[in-house]
Amino acid sequence: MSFVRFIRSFSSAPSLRSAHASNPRKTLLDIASRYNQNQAISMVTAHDFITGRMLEKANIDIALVGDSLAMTTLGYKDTNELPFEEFLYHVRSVARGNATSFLVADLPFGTFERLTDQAVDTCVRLVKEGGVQGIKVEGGNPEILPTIRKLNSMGIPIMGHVGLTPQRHNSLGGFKLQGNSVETAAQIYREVRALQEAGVFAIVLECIPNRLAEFITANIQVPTIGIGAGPGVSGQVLVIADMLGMCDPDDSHMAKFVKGYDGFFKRGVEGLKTYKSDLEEKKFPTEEHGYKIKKGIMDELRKLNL
Ligand SMILES: Nc1nc(=O)c2c([nH]1)NC[C@@H]1CN(c3ccc(C(=O)N[C@@H](CCC(=O)O)C(=O)O)cc3)CN21
Ligand SMILES: CC(C)C(=O)C(=O)O
Repeated sequence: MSFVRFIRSFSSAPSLRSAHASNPRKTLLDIASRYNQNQAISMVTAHDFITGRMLEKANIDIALVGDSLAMTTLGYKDTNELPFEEFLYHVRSVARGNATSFLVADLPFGTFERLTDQAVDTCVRLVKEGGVQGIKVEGGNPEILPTIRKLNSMGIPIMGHVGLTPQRHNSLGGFKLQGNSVETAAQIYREVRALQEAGVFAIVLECIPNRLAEFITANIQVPTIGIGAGPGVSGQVLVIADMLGMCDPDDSHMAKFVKGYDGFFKRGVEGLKTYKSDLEEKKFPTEEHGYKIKKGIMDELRKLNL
């Protein structure tokens, strides 16, 4: 049975929840139920304990530990440079910070391309050591499909990702709009259909024309999660560092699809500048930022003639 049919067969059943957990972790059933009720699925990336916790506090449906953290938080020039051990370290920190979102991790470049055996080994580590519930795989070429089926058969929910697949940016000629010709649009559509058949529970559509994303969404039975794919999809994802303005605006180019919801970096620098001038002007610390000593101690101390 494909994952779609599995999800659909259960989506109206009550989900199994711990009696005492006030806010249990979201499951595939919660994602499927939002999809079936036409409610937007919210997905945001998280890259550490704090951002993981922020997503929990905001009740975000899916927390994606995306390999874009290589660029936004580790300073690598692309996602392909990211060592797996460093990625896993970040996945673990997000899992410690977030107990309620459905956690999905990327399969980073170089950790799955030898296909089934290698992908199984990597996914087992992400589930066992990283604590994730699902895994996202870039690309929908026929050669990846048996691997996706295998991972599904092991009980690991797989999310597809087509359109602009950043791990292939060197072949794609950069971070460019995809699917803007009949040939490439048809290619993306075929990949999506094949991924659905292989049992993915959702598909990220990145940087493709709005109308194509709408067409895909209307013609498949799994949720589409857009990033630069317009409003006609089942959910959205943004990179937290982009949407909250966490990176230095002087060296980070924002894609057109990003909406800025805050300016962490700018506000952080302002805070640091104020701190520095407070020190210079003796406005910080003041007496109330310190501790009182017990009565008499200083007198006794002086008597010791140290
Ligand atoms: N911080 C960050 N945010 C992301 O969304 C992201 C990453 N990093 N790293 C991995 C990939 C790279 N991504 C990107 C990066 C840039 C564009 C971009 O600037 N696109 C052009 C389109 C140009 C065109 O073909 O017309 C744009 O102007 O929006 C798109 C996706 C998405 N992913
Ligand atoms: C941009 C999202 C979808 C991603 O794959 C990432 O953060 O790596």
